[in-house]
Amino acid sequence: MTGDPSREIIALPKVLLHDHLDGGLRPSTVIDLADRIGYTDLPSNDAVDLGTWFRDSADSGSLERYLETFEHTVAAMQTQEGLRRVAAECVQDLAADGVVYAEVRYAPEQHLSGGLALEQVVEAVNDGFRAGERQAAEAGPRIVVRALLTAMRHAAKSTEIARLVVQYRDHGVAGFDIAGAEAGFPPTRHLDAFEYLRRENAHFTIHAGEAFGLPSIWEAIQWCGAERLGHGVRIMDDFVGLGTGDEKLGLLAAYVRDRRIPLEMCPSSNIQTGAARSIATHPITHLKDARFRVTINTDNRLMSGTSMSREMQLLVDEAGWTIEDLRWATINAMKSAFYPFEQRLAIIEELVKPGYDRALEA
Ligand SMILES: O=c1[nH]cnc2c1ncn2[C@H]1C[C@H](O)[C@@H](CO)O1
Ligand SMILES: [Zn+2]
Repeated sequence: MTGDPSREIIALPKVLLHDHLDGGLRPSTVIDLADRIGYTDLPSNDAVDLGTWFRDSADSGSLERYLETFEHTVAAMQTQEGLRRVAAECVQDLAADGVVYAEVRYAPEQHLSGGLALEQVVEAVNDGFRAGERQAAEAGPRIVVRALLTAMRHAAKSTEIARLVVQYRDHGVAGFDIAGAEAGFPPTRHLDAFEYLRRENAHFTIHAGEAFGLPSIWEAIQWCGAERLGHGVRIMDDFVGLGTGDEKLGLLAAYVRDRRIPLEMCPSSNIQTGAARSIATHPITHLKDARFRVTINTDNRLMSGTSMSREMQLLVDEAGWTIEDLRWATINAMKSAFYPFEQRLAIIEELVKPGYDRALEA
């Protein structure tokens, strides 16, 4: 399984809704930033070796062990200068991969150990995103990047982070998320934050149905009011008679499909954490065929050694996806973005559709 993307796939316009800033650093930047702040615990100081180390260590089959690798990237992201650089490089890397719109998430509470305040973290990342957008526009097509602020589900900062989302809603922050180990940390632990966000007409997604099953998805949607699901792969547990030729949706799966709740699916990441067995058998294809609102995402480009183009190429090579399928998933993603309606339409009409038309005519 290489997934080396073709030039045709790289050229396609892409929309990315689920990408972690602290899961997408260039290995050389991790090394450089660690050196600047005197962090000496990196497993390697060689960029190629370090990239391999992240991929191999994240390949454990367990979400908890997968998450341990973030210790090193988060350690390197504790200064405003470092955060700005990581954010700017993130935008450049996404733009070079054909991404035209991205929502990139991170947990501000994880970047305070160098003495920064939450606001300083958000402003540094925003500055980096704006700089990255400018640099990318000089080199090629326009890219828009918005931040999602994540609260860690095992911690107790979600209300504070939710307030930050509202404070920065007109300054580059599009919404809220919770992430981290799922088992033992149900979304309802953070109900106050979600209720506050709903009263404020703010947007949020929830990581749910990745390492834990239907109860997590049900709480995320029916108790907390999630607009989108991070992963959501375990919705498959609510398919009755799967593979018998007489398949039916349970009540929750039917609700997710009927309400067009977007699924932020991340195929390679799910294989690493044990949420799926292979690209060929990943639920994303079954869910696409059943017309759920499926989107394709990277999750953590560093830990999975991946990109949007690579995820798309893998689906084409190993799960029979066509360019039309990729177009459909891309439009699904743009329709589901936490971005104003008219601007979503403009990106679909001006960038996504013409880009796919070019590819389909070629
Ligand atoms: O796939 C994931 N599931 C749950 N939590 C995750 C995943 N990928 C990254 N995270 C965590 C680790 C990061 O430090 C945090 C914020 O980006 O979010
Ligand atoms: Zn994630």
